[in-house]
Amino acid sequence: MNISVIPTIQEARVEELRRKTVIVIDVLRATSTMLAALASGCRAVIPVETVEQAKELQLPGHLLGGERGCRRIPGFDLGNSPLEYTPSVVGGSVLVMTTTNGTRAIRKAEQAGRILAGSLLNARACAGKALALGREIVILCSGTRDIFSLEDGLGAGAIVDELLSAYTGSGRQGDHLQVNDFGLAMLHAFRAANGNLEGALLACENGRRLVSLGFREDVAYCSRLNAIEAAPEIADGRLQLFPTLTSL
Ligand SMILES: O=C(O)[C@H](CS(=O)(=O)O)OP(=O)(O)O
Ligand SMILES: [Mg+2]
Repeated sequence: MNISVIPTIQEARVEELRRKTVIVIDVLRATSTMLAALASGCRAVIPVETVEQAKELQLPGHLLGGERGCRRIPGFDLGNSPLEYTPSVVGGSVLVMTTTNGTRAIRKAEQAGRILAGSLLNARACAGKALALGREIVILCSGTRDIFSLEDGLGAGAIVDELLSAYTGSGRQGDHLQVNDFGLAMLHAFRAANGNLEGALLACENGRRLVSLGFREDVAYCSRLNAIEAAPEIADGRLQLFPTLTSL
């Protein structure tokens, strides 16, 4: 089975995603925030590319969440901090979300066979679900305005690490996992950073910017490896939790 890690949205070629499982990564912060929302009882997340598209979906029972320039969009109910998405705020609601990178990456991946939302928070759950789906795996790093972001690479490396562990542990013979060179590079980067992922994220460009804007706790939250045992999947344009969610 082939595993490819792609550094940015721009480098993803849609025709190469078809019939594959694509895991979209935006560690700081979109997919981490989507996971937090679903873990807090949000019924579904609808990722959209533009503010206008989000406002068209401002229906009863829907909350608007997202950011531009890291800050909550005027008129929206929530920003892009995972710490805002608590059960009392989002429980039972549908969340319409637009961010600078993560929601754009999800939309780009929609030609894929199956799409999962991944981050450091749910690396193990994503690996398990992707292996169970039995398709070639593409891990798509959102990046930041089409520039590679290291935090996304660390998230991808964590998932590759979990894939290799799960696959070896399964005792499967014959077929083996083949990881592309960028994926191997991110695997080694993750293994070097593991043990102090919070420090690694704080040192990244986006981590430093979020700290300067007062979002240091967001960076700490997004660095919590495997804190959420769920691998949400996009179906009909909505991100939902299918299997049980066991912990936050
Ligand atoms: O909200 C975030 O942390 C970022 C903002 S920016 O792209 O780094 O300016 O957006 P995201 O779509 O979550 O990467
Ligand atoms: Mg990001």
